[in-house]
Amino acid sequence: MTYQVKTFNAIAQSGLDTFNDNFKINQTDDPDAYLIRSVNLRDAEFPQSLKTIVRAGAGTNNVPIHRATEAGIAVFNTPGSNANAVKELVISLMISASRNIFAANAYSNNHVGADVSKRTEADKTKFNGTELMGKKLAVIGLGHVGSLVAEAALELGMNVIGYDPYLSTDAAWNINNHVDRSNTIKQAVKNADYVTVHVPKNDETYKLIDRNVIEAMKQNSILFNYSRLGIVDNEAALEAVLDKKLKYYVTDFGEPIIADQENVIVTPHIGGSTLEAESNGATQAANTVMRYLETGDTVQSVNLPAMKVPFEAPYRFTVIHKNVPNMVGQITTILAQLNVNIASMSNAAKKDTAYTIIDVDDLNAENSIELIQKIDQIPEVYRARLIKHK
Ligand SMILES: NC(=O)C1=CN([C@@H]2O[C@H](COP(=O)(O)OP(=O)(O)OC[C@H]3O[C@@H](n4cnc5c(N)ncnc54)[C@H](O)[C@@H]3O)[C@@H](O)[C@H]2O)C=CC1
Ligand SMILES: O=C(O)C(=O)COP(=O)(O)O
Repeated sequence: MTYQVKTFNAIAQSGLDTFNDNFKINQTDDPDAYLIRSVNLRDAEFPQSLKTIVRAGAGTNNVPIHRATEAGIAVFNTPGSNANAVKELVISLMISASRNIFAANAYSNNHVGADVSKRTEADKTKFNGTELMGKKLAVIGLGHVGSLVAEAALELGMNVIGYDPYLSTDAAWNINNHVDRSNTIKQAVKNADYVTVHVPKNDETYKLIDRNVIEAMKQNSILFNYSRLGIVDNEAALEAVLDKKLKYYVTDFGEPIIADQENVIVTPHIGGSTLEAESNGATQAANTVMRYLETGDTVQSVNLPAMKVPFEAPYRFTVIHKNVPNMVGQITTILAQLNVNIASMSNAAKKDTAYTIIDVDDLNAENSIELIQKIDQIPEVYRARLIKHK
C-alpha cells in the first residue's frame, strides 16, 4: 500500500527522511495526509482522500478541528517538540528586557565616532538593568512550554507562581514542586515582576490577558506573549506600556498597532524556529502520519480519543463516528450480516466523537468493499477505513 503525503510550510528534511518507502511526498492532489506547521487551513476545502492532518508543532488553532472531525480526518500535533526552543527564547528575552539590551544596542549603533568611549561611559547608566535572581515570575499555562520556563526560572533563582486550571495529571507530574499554584490569574500576576503566557488559542483564551489582568499586574513589570496573537489584548498592553505601568511588552505576534512602539519588542513568530525544534517536530509528525495510516492508532490525537491497539490480525477496520448510543451495535450488525468474524474490538470516546477499531482474520475483496460502504452509510459515521496489515 502506498500513501501520499502533502506538506505545507518548511518541514525539516530529517522529518521527510523518516518516512518509509510506502510514503510518497508531494506527488499527488489526492493526499492521505497533510503535514503542516502554521499554514492557515481554517477556510480550506479538504479533498475526500485526506485522512489525517499532522501539525509539526504545538498550536492547532490554524486547523478547523470540528470540520475536520466531521470529514473523518484525524488531527494530531507533536506535543513538546518545540517547547525547549520557546523556553530558551523567553528566558533570553527576560534577560534582554531586564538589561535593556534592545535600547542599548540601538544607542551603540547611533553613537559611533571619535568620542565614543567617553560618551559611552557617561551615557551607560541609562541602560542600567536588573537581575532575574530573586524576582518573581508568573507563568500562565503550565503545559510543555510553561513548565520548562518555570523550571528554568527556578534554576536562575527566581520565585515562580503558576496558573493552569486545566493542567493534565501527566503535566502536573512534570512541574517542579517549588512552583507556587494560584487559583486565579489575577492572584498569579499581582506581585510578579514578569508574566509569561503559554496557553493554546481558543474561545476561552482569546484576550485571556485583558485590560483587567494588566491592571492587576505590578507597576513596572514585563509581559510576554509567546502563545498566539489575541491571547494578550495588544491595545491594552500598548496603553500599559505608554502609561509606564508595563516596563516592556514582548511578543512573538506583531500587528500594526504595536509596530515601532518604544518598549514594545516584537519578534516574527520565531518561538519554535530552531534547527532542533524543527527537526523534532517534523520527525515526530512523520512518525505520527505513518502510525495513523498504517495502524489507525490515535495516541496524541487532538480530535479523537487516544487508542493504541496491538495490530495482530491481517485486517483492521477503523471507524470515526459520533459518540451516540448503538454505534458499535450498528457496525457489528453489518459485519455479522456479511459473515465477517470479529477477532478483537475496541471503542473509546472523546467528547462528541468516538472511534472504533475492529480487527478481523478473514476478509475477501467483495465483502471488504461492501462493508466499508455500508458502515460509511450509517448517518453518524464520519469515516470508515480498512487497513491491511503490512
Ligand atoms: N511562538 C511559537 O513559535 C510557539 C507558540 N506556541 C504556542 O504556545 C501554546 C502552548 O504550547 P505548549 O505548552 O506546547 O502546549 P500544551 O498543550 O502542552 O500546554 C498548554 C497549557 O495551557 C493550559 N491552559 C489551557 N487553557 C488555559 C487557561 N484558560 N488558563 C490557563 N491555562 C490554560 C493547558 O491546561 C495546558 O497545560 C501553543 O498552543 C501555541 O499556541 C507553542 C510553540 C511555539
Ligand atoms: O508550534 C507552534 O504552536 C508554533 O507556534 C510554532 O509554529 P511554526 O511551526 O514555527 O510555524
